[in-house]
Amino acid sequence: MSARELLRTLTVFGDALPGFATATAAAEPTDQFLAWLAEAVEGGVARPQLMTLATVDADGFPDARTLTVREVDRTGWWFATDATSPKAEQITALPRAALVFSWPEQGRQIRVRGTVGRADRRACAGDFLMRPPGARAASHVGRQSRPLRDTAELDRAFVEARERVTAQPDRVAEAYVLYVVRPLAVEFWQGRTDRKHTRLRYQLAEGAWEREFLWP
Ligand SMILES: Cc1cc2nc3c(=O)[nH]c(=O)nc-3n(C[C@H](O)[C@H](O)[C@H](O)COP(=O)(O)O)c2cc1C
Repeated sequence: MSARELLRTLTVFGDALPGFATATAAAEPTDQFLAWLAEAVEGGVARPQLMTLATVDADGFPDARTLTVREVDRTGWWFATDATSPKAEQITALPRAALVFSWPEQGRQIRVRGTVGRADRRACAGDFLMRPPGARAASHVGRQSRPLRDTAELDRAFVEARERVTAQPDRVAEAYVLYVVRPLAVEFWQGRTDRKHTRLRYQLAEGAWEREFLWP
């Protein structure tokens, strides 16, 4: 079977798509996100905490990667990463980003555009210390996205990191940082079997959220 034929055998959405009661949509997009997140968990969406983060490098080239959202509150969408990673360098140079959550089982997508802020040291430490030992060890290894010349080096770094977590369980990895994407625009996309998809976009205008529908 060719790739083209194989791709044609696949479905895009789940069988039973929920509706989108836009008349009762929340005034704040983070509240609307949390309502959809609860429905995603209840509806069995696989790993709804995963999102794509897009940032831009110094030449204006976009970069995108999967991340795990750690918290969502009125400030925005929080994630943790290595402060020396390429994404962190891009954010430091240009603190703007986009996020996408894709929940195809429910025909849903959420897109966020915004500015990026960084949590203070205390908040980063608090979040870090709540992580399981294996995750803490991985953060101690650091050097995310640097070229790896020898896998034995990685093995050694993990052994050292695990020993460090055992010996000093309260030690926080220096490069562990929490960032937040503070939304300027958030779009909720609800697929429909008749393809008259519903799109509701929130935009921040002079400190207040305005909403409008978009053509599908
Ligand atoms: C399912 C999944 C979840 C991930 N979650 C995170 C995360 O929460 N934080 C993180 O730094 N990288 C995470 N990654 C790895 C990133 O996708 C990426 O490889 C890494 O952060 C390096 O990105 P950068 O080189 O653009 O900085 C995850 C990858 C996958 C596949």
